Amino acid sequence: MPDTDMAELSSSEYALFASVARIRRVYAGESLFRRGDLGTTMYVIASGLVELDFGEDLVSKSLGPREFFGELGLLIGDHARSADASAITDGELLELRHEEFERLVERSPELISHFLRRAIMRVVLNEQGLIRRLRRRNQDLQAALDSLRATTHQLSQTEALIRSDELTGLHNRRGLVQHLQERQRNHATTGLGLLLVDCDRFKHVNDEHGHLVGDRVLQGVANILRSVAGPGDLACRLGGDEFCLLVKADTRDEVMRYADFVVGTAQGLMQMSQATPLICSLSLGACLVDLDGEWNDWYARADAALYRAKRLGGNRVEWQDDTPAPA
Ligand SMILES: Nc1nc2c(ncn2[C@@H]2O[C@H](COP(=O)(O)OP(=O)(O)OP(=O)(O)O)[C@@H](O)[C@H]2O)c(=O)[nH]1
Repeated sequence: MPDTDMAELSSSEYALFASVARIRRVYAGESLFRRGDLGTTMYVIASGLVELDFGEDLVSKSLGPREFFGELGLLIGDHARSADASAITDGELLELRHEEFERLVERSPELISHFLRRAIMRVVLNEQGLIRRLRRRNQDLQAALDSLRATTHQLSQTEALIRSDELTGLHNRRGLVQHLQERQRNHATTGLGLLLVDCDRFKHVNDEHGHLVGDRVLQGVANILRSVAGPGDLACRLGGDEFCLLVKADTRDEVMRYADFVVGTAQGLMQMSQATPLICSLSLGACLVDLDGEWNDWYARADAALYRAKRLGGNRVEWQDDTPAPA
């Protein structure tokens, strides 16, 4: 049964209601009640149009002659109105309170019981419509959330790609800068060691065996650094054949243990290499860093040590205590 039919009284019902109701004259724009008001009166439209506005994104309803509204206030008593009701045009309404309705029940119980059944059906259908709308809105929200999650996932993947080196999967310089900024923001100024790592005579590997073998050697170096880095440490390819490793360490001995392991592992792998190299020997400059300082200072300190390691023939670690004075 369509909703509009259910809201409209039959001729006999209308005549019955009219026989006991008070007539109320209304004017276009006049408010009859507002959402949330407690009400005990129901209305039947004698002439003119009335709008029911249920608020939010619910569809407003326009009612015309012989249609009724506000019946829950009368039947339940002091029911909070679920809509704003206002006159769209000038017109007349039949107004019924509880006393008048009692009189109708006495006068024509059959008609009133039919009216009540319809009123209940209308409430139930409205409720079902509301549930359907809420379900649809829930599904829309779910879909929006899913797409938001997918976008966030894509964004974090893109962000991770921007921070990593394509060839080795280690952090790149951008990743290193972000990592340092994050540490400084979190005041993670506890001891750190810096290892600056450079491949020895890497140009020769490229020249002798080709670029692809050179790439594999760089990946081999990255794998050693990755295996050394613990949670919170950072392995980074600074560019070309130059890498660095930031490790949690409070003393020179701790940093040197990491450094010796890196150089020793490369030496061990070189001994296992066949005609095609999988790794090359490494030179390391090592130092302790203080996160109150600057990356440039730490880099200069480690680079001075690395320079010495290279001058001494490579395949070794050199240590630097203080940042060298600029030349
Ligand atoms: N295969 C490969 N080679 C690269 C890549 N990036 C830089 N290179 C090469 O790495 C070489 C680095 O050479 P150099 O800086 O002279 O260093 P080196 O030959 O190791 O010399 P020393 O450091 O003095 O021992 C250059 O020949 C670059 O072309 C890369 O992604 N893949």
